[in-house]
Amino acid sequence: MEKTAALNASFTSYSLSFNKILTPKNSMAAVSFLASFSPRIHSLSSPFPSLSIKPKRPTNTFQVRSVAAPTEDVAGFDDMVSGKQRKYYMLGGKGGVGKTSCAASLAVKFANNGHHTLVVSTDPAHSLSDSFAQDLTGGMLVPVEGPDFPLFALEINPEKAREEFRDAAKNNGVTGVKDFMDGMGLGMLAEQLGELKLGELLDTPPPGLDEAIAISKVMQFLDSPQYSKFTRIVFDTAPTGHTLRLLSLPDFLDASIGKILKLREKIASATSAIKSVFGQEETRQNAADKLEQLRERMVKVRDLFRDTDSTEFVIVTIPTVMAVSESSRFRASLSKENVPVRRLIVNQILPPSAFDCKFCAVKRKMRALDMIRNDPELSSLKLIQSPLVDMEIRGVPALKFMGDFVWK
Ligand SMILES: Nc1ncnc2c1ncn2[C@@H]1O[C@H](COP(=O)(O)OP(=O)(O)OP(=O)(O)O)[C@@H](O)[C@H]1O
Repeated sequence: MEKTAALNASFTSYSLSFNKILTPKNSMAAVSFLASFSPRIHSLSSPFPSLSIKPKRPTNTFQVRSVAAPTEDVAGFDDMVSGKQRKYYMLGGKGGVGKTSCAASLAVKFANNGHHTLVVSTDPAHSLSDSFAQDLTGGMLVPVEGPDFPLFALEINPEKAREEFRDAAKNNGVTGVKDFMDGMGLGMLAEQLGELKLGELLDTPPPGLDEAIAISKVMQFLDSPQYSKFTRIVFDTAPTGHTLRLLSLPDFLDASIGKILKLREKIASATSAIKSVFGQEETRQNAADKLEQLRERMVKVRDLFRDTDSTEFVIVTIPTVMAVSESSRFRASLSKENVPVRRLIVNQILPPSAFDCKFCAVKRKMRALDMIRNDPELSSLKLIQSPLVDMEIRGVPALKFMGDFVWK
């Protein structure tokens, strides 16, 4: 209760600081700009109620145009929130563009609209705790205080996992690895890999362990009753490269497991007579069955990433040439993986001001939005423009504020 009061107080002080820098003249411009994103911001932010505030037509330097025809087919938040069937939203992009803020604000908005929501961070450098201004660390489900309906957070901690994995393998061999994996919620993988004695090979963690841990969590979402109540699952993903590895891992493992299975079959046909004499035939078959099960689960996760009915990847970027170029390449890679992408958030757009300094005027002239409109990978996405605000977006009230202008 006290904590919520403190959060509200901090948000109120934010609003004051946001309003403080505005004079009647430039506040008109800023509020009109925000109003062009959301009528709710319009009413929230007007520091001078006596002035009548109308959304202003966008200027030439900063055009808030609607995007090309195909994007207009993409529905808004009403569509994202409707239905109780589970949906997954993954938010990703270049480092520092505002992925966590956008993911956390979406999670808050889902929860406030009556969804049991889970927000998961697969970024090794987690910032969910910072974003919610609450301690959400620990690698397990933690309730988030503040939203109207239950919201839980989960920070998957691959860095710690990697260290523990190394220690477990060093100190206790296969049993240690198995215990460790059990502790990480990777029991199923441990069981399936353990009998193949892969643990012995894993004295150093394999490349891709971070992604494997994240994938194992996705498997839990699919199967475990503990997660069955969640109807919206929002992923705050790691910067681009890591996320692409995560998305391609199921395919990679599927292919590798397929190869292992084939190899095993060949060896088996050559040695089965001898093995059966020594009574090992059953174990071998058992292990092969389990590998096959693992493969099937990987296929399930892979299909989930590509399921247009339940999954959507939202790219977050900022209005700079470098960020837009990376987003374009990212979209191309996601298309190659057949991952559904419909929306592009351009975050931290400088709002108009009547008193531009030279620096702001130059910044505003950047041609990133035009680049997006002409980019073959990005122009077909629904463009969501999110203004740069004069505060750090921290805590549930601030995330709700952001969610109201980003998710409409
Ligand atoms: N629209 C905005 N206006 C003002 N500040 C913003 C906005 N969006 C994000 N920020 C701030 O930018 C910083 C980085 O945001 P965030 O942590 O969401 O980015 P990220 O892409 O998740 O970063 P990382 O890649 O490091 O995880 C934070 O301090 C956040 O409060």
